[in-house]
Amino acid sequence: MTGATASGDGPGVTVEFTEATAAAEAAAVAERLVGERVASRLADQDATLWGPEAEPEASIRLAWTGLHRGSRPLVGEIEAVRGEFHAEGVDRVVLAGMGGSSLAPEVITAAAGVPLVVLDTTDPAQVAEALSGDLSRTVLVVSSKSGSTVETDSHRRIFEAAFRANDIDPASRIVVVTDPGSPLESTARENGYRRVFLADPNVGGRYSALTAFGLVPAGLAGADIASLLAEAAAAAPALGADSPDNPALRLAAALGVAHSEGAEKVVFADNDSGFPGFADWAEQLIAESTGKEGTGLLPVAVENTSAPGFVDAGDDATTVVLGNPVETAALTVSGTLGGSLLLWEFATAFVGRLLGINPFDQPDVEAAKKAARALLDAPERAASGPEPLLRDGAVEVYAPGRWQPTDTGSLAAVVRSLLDETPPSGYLAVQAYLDREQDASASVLRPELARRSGAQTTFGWGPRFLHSTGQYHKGGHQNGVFLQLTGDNEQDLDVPGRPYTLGTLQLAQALGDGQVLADHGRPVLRVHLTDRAAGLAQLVAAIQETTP
Ligand SMILES: O=P(O)(O)OC[C@H]1O[C@H](O)[C@H](O)[C@@H](O)[C@@H]1O
Repeated sequence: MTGATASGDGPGVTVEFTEATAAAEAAAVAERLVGERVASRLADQDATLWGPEAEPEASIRLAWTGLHRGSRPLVGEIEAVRGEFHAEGVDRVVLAGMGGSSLAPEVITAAAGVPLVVLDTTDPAQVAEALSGDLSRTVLVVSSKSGSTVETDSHRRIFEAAFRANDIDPASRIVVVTDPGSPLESTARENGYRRVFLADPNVGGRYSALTAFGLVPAGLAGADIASLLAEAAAAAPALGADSPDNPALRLAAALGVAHSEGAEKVVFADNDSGFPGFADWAEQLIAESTGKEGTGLLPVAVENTSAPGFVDAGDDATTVVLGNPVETAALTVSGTLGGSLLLWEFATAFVGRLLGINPFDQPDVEAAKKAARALLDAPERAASGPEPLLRDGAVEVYAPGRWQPTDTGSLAAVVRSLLDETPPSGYLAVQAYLDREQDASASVLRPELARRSGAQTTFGWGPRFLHSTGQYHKGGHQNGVFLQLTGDNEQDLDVPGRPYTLGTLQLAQALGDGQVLADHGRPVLRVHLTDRAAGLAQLVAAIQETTP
């Protein structure tokens, strides 16, 4: 193990290399970045670091480098609101928020071991499950930077109606986090919602872990957000230092060098980091920040350090273990949670400079939203789709684009056709528009498929991933193949004040994104489960039939 950087009593974050050669190559790039004073310029919020085209956006996106100080006053405010709710017997926190508005609080609360119900789904059963909790003890945090995200707006409407139906004044139970002047702020003021936290608008969603977006839901749920900020504050000086020992420079240099040598994927495995699910947060940060203009780093979160994709990673991937080192990982990153959040934010911004892209926009996210909206405006188009290529037991198979499977004789043959389409150094993305709780077994598809395809394989719950890796799928290296999973809904939920149900929205999101991917020339296969449990079992069996 070489290249250990700052740790111990200092910043509390460490980046270590397993191979001396990789450490030396990265050190050379890090030295260059030190010469350009990139770290101190980022800490000072210098918007010129990514070139003139990125400057206008960067100039309104860099306040996150100082949040470990700037967010301190929030701690007391949040604690006071939590105290008020507790005095009223309200201690169950439900968070409605997509992407940057929920991924950080999810990891912060998981690390703290405090419950937080996260709604970042359009699956009717998953939302119904959250509604079935004790509403008399529930506060709903509605988080949206733009204030116009359709999933979050739908959750707000559904919960508002449910509170009312249970004789609870919805206004007294809704807390909003949004940017000043957003449509959500107006709605909150008009409806007299309990509390509105306005976040710093000069921080983008995926860099907002230490703004009100991360701190309000996590703090209301009972996480120690003061310590989190203190951890980040301890790490900040080292991350902003023009020094070859700067852990963020070392990490960025390692990933940048690897990318230049063809390792476009970053495979994450947790090994007792103390913050399970951290990779899901890092996934959005890395994929949305770098996956554009046909380049970028594709994050791949795997189950553990023995998982396929990690133990057998090829030249197209850098393996990163979070927590305790393992010899099979190229890099070990460990430290405090607050320090790690800031470390990856700094490192991602540095990678943006190395790759020559703007790490603060997400130019391809809107396309899927637009396609879903078009389907919602003409629901008959979604309902009267083409006949399936194959109907077999509890599954129906569709291929929405130009690419068509070569063999439609069986489910196993269709899946094999898709896997065969994966280009060398390409990847397979499994996108499950299902219930993260009740259909949790769908996640076994990732290792099963990775083992058989030999390609790096990602797994994302839809529509959650649309606000995360979805940018990379359309904007990054164009070598992905896509397996979408959709399912019949046994129950559906109306979205009050909207002409569609949650189930309609869910299907429109899957079909819309599938169409956009197909328009990019990517192979897309959709397996629709007419019975979710039976269909999933059938799919797993079909995958196991395909030869590795
Ligand atoms: O916070 P919101 O405005 O609701 O946005 C939630 C998410 O929406 C979009 O998809 C962006 O690509 C994400 O970066 C963002 O985190």
